Amino acid sequence: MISAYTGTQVRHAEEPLLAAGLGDVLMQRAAHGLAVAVIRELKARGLRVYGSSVAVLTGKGNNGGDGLYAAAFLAARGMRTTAILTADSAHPQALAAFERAGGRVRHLSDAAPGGLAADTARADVVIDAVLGTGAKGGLRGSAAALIAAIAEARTGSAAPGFVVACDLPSGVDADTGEVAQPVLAADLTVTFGAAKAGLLADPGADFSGRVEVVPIGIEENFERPALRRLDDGDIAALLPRPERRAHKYSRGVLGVVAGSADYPGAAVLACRGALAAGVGMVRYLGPPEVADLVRESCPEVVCSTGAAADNRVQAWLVGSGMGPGDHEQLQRARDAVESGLPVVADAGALPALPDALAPHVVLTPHAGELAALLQRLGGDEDRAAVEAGTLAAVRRAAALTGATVLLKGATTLVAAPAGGVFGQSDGTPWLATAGSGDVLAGIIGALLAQLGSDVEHFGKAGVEPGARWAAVAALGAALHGKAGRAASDACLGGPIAAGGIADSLPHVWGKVSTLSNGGIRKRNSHSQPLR
Ligand SMILES: NC(=O)C1=CN([C@@H]2O[C@H](COP(=O)(O)OP(=O)(O)OC[C@H]3O[C@@H](n4cnc5c(N)ncnc54)[C@H](OP(=O)(O)O)[C@@H]3O)[C@@H](O)[C@H]2O)[C@@H](O)CC1
Ligand SMILES: Nc1ncnc2c1ncn2[C@@H]1O[C@H](COP(=O)(O)OP(=O)(O)O)[C@@H](O)[C@H]1O
Ligand SMILES: [K+]
Repeated sequence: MISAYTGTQVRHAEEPLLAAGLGDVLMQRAAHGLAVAVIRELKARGLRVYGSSVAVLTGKGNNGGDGLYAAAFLAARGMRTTAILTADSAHPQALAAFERAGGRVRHLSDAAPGGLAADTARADVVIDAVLGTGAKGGLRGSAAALIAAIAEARTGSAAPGFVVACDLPSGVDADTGEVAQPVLAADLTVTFGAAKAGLLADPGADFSGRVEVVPIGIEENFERPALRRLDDGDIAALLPRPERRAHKYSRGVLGVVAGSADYPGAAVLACRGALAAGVGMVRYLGPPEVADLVRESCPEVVCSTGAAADNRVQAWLVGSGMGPGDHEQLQRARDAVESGLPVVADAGALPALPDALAPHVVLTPHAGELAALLQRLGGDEDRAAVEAGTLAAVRRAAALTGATVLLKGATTLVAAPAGGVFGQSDGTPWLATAGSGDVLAGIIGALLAQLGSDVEHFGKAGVEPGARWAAVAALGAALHGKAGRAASDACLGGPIAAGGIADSLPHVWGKVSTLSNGGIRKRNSHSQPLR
């Protein structure tokens, strides 16, 4: 499990060590980790360390101090280092160390910003150490102008170098992932002590590049993470496995209320997602013409008629491919929610359900649908506002509805109403294709049918009871993302259609389940990339 924290949590975790007078030791560890990551990245790109150039943009706080100490290490390794001081002061000891190591200092206040930006953009490595967890808002004044000019000089030009963010890209909010432009997009973010939640949520994740965590000795001081990500070991541990004497009913039956005359394909894709995700049986309820198509496409599915209450299932999937005029289907969706069984509610069901729900109801809106949901509950967010603050929006929706809320996107966030959030980023942009969400709903429905009643399973895996439904939804999002990626990889990175996600899922499932599943480890820090 990858755990991410807010900037405030990280600062609290640092406090006992700072009180013990170890502030400089922490900074040296952070800076050393940053320098090592830069060297590793240079080598991975086939570039020499000795003689390559590095420009370090530094602010007046400790983030700038990290950057300057790291630059001193890199200067000692023979890199041509320039520090650009963006503020009227700099961390004094770090600046002195940098100058002792032979680095060159330039002051933003003394230089013509255009020339400075052009010089910086040409460096083999640009380190952004202007703002860290102590930032209030985004970059201001001449530092903002400099970063904007560097970002522009790098866009479109065949910039040979790469950008490394120190702790986080300046302008990205460590807690929320909200972005105050201008921000210099990083190829690599080297973050200290633990991942910051804002690096793993959109839009912050757009600017973070690959994220690596450098342990600095504060890892034992963390409490409840602000955001968690299931890694392959967690997925392997959470995947349901049939017992030797399992039968189709003991494995879990999913009832699917999806599709309409206008969107019959959604029912098929939801069923295909569910069938690929290990469910014992799928029962489909819907209009006869849609049921005919479902039978033809997926002969494994048992099509039924009548009310939701007449069909015995362990979980429901409702809403994919349904519109406001599909009264009979919407009534089934409401009945499914009233049944008290776990439900994944997608698309057309979202506006039709009661405002007050429960954690075993998993809502799966995309950003536009989440904005509509929040507006219905009295908010004024539009789609753009949700996209600009995904973490806050998904948390608010879960708190207001009492449901588990999954917000789809490049990073899919799942918020439990009790407070925990998961964020998965396993996919590929090729997943943004019509019907992809229907397959996701099918996968989550199948997992709810198999895992819904197994409270112990999650406890053993380190997931607290209140976050159990969110963990199931995150597991579904992870499998969906990995299946989409595998389908695209099988075409050498080419495009995929939604059905291909379901087709590649069993193989992805098999592959990940062979990984060690020695239980969920709490993993605050690691030198492996997070993504
Ligand atoms: N604690 C430790 O020992 C360790 C900390 N570590 C590192 O320290 C980082 C946190 O350091 P930090 O607290 O000094 O804050 P930091 O992010 O550098 O910026 C604050 C400074 O910038 C200024 N400023 C604020 N907002 C601004 C804006 N919008 N635009 C312009 N300026 C702005 C503000 O000045 P003010 O505006 O208040 O006068 C203040 O002086 C953390 O991310 C990690 O990298 C690691 O080394 C591990 C050990
Ligand atoms: N840029 C992206 N990168 C990765 N995954 C994406 C991206 N955009 C969308 N997705 C995923 O694709 C799916 C799209 O679902 P949705 O918007 O409901 O589409 P549809 O309604 O057409 O099925 C979601 O699982 C979402 O997380
Ligand atoms: K930074």
